[in-house]
Amino acid sequence: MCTATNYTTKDHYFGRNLDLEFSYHEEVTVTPRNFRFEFRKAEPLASHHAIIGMATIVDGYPLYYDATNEKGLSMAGLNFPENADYKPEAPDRTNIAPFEFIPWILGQFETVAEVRDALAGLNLVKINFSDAYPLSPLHWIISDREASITVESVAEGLKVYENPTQVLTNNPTFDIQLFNLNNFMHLSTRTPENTFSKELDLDVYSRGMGGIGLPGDLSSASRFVKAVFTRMNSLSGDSESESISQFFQILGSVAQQRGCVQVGDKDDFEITIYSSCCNTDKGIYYYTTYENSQVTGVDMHKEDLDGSTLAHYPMIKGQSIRMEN
Ligand SMILES: C[C@H](CCC(=O)NCCS(=O)(=O)O)[C@H]1CC[C@H]2[C@@H]3[C@H](O)C[C@@H]4C[C@H](O)CC[C@]4(C)[C@H]3C[C@H](O)[C@]12C
Repeated sequence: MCTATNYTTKDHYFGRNLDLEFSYHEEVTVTPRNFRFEFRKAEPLASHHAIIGMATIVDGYPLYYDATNEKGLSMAGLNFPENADYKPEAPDRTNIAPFEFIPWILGQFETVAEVRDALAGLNLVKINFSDAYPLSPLHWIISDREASITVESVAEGLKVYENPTQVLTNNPTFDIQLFNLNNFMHLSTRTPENTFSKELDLDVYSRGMGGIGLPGDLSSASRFVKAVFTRMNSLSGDSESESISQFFQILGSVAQQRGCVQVGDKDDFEITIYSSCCNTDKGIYYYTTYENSQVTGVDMHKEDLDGSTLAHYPMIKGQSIRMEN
């Protein structure tokens, strides 16, 4: 399972938890403007916006998981099993394979409003990258500073939802995730009053009781409610340190600890492999990993963005401990 979110202070921040039981050797990857993006069924992009994000590079092609372009538009793919339904090629539409979706969007557009228009003519076509990298069942969040949308290719067609929560997790479909929030409208960050019964002398014996009922388990429906509650009530100063710390705290509220979510009937357990937080105004991609809680950053503007070759940085995964004596 995974969770993606947004947060705005002085700058805007976008990122995600990648929760999985194994890694595809993903790296922080910068695609410069003149890297040629070929598409299986659409026109290539010989030059485009520069992109920074997390990707597995296969045969020189960046298979992005989440990324931001130099204009501040961001996008992440999250697991959407049994719901994602990709289509045969449609002659009257722009046919984009799921693994091409992030480069095609971030290469060309600057705002969610532009993306909304472009999606009207888009078909997510059922083409895999290769036999070794088959189709992934995904849905996507696309965000700028002002707005987010969720894109789901399902049996009925391509659905584009406004996403006022600016959060995405996994199943069920996004309309149901949003509807489910109605069940939690009573939650509050404030100290509750006794509306239960005047005849009972009920006591506020602890802080945080306004949030009793907020889900704490790691299912995707529960993580959605928890992450939305945490994000919508988040407060911080607007310095870079305060902003990214708050961002990682939001993601931390739905992180997965090894041992808590078993996968299949094996002894495999899902963990939060990495958490990312991109300053979308400055093009700096920060991350932590399961064992490395020190924040590491890669600044796209330190790369040759007019070049044509990918820059990539393997994640630093080991813990770095600063001893004080
Ligand atoms: C599985 C990842 C999403 C995280 C998540 O939701 N995990 C939950 C798994 S489960 O429901 O609990 O089983 C997704 C996010 C991005 C995906 C990757 C990216 O789409 C890039 C390529 C795309 C290729 O088609 C497949 C390999 C791949 C490298 C993908 C593998 C996998 O599907 C990733 C890593």
